[in-house]
Amino acid sequence: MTGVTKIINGNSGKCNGHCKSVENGNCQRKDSTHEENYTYEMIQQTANYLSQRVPFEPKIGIICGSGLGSLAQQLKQPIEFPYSTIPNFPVSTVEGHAGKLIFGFLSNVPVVCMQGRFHFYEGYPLWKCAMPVRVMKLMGVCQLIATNAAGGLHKNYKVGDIMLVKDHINMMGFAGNNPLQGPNEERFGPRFPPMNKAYDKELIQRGIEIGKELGLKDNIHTGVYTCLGGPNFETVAELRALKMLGCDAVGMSTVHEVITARHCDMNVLAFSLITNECILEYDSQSEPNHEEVMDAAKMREELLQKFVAKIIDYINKSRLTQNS
Ligand SMILES: O=P(O)(O)O[C@@H]1C[C@H](O)[C@@H](CO)O1
Ligand SMILES: Nc1nc2[nH]cnc2c(=O)[nH]1
Repeated sequence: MTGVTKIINGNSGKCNGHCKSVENGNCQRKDSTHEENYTYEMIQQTANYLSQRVPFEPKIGIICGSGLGSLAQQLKQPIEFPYSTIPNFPVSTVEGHAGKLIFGFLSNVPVVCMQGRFHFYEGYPLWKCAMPVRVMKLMGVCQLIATNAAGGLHKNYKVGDIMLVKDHINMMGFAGNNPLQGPNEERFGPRFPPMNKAYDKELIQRGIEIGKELGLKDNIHTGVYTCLGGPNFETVAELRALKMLGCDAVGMSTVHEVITARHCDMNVLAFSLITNECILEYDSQSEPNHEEVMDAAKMREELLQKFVAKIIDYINKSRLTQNS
């Protein structure tokens, strides 16, 4: 049949019933909001596919932000899966997001690393962007480390600084978009999960100390992150409004991953690399661009590798070994 939404990677093409243009139960609309969500069984299928091919159980999941894919290059005994080879997985389309799931050891801890993430602006619904978090959960991951590139809104932030996320403002949620929308899957978590303790305070504290040990001094902060849908960078008025709301850094990711992780009871640490200053003045000659974002990430590559390795070492010594 022509005109029927063809949903790649195993989704059925059946509409949840919210679509008016349904013919024989098949949704005729082509926009991403009309895809049907993954079932638990599909996530399980993806997790099983990977578990059968990886001879260890990952404990920590790392999501690499724009230009931060080199975090994955330090993994020992790496086993790589291009996203296009993983059943049910979306694929990355953004420069600086390689599109590989890499399993291996970091600070002697079995980890899984997303070298490239999925963004709303690529055309994926939020539940699809965050789907790998649920796959990680079913594979045994109990700790998420989400990283991102972000614009610095706080007046003290400079390009190259690290902001440990102490809270977020879910701007897309304000507009009624949330990765947990749709029927709740109780096997992952409750219908109404709390979000006031989303970010682990002890890990934030330790993160600050590690940053200082690595020489960051005044260049490591804790702050509030917000995610907009993108892909355009913000207007001056938008940035001023976000600042008034209490946002310290602005990006296009992470929040939906964190919500999904907390829903299934994963512990979360997230940090932003400040890759560009937010332009808050109309007479500024500067314009943000993806190249400067990538350049800033490249500049901090080595430091961030050390930073993440030390965090993982701490998590291993303080928690993972106690639980096993
Ligand atoms: O994946 P993250 O959030 O690190 O990527 C940010 C947001 C856009 O994808 C891109 C803009 O330069 O960087
Ligand atoms: N929304 C947004 N995302 C970013 N990612 C990196 N820098 C920025 C920024 O200034 N704004």
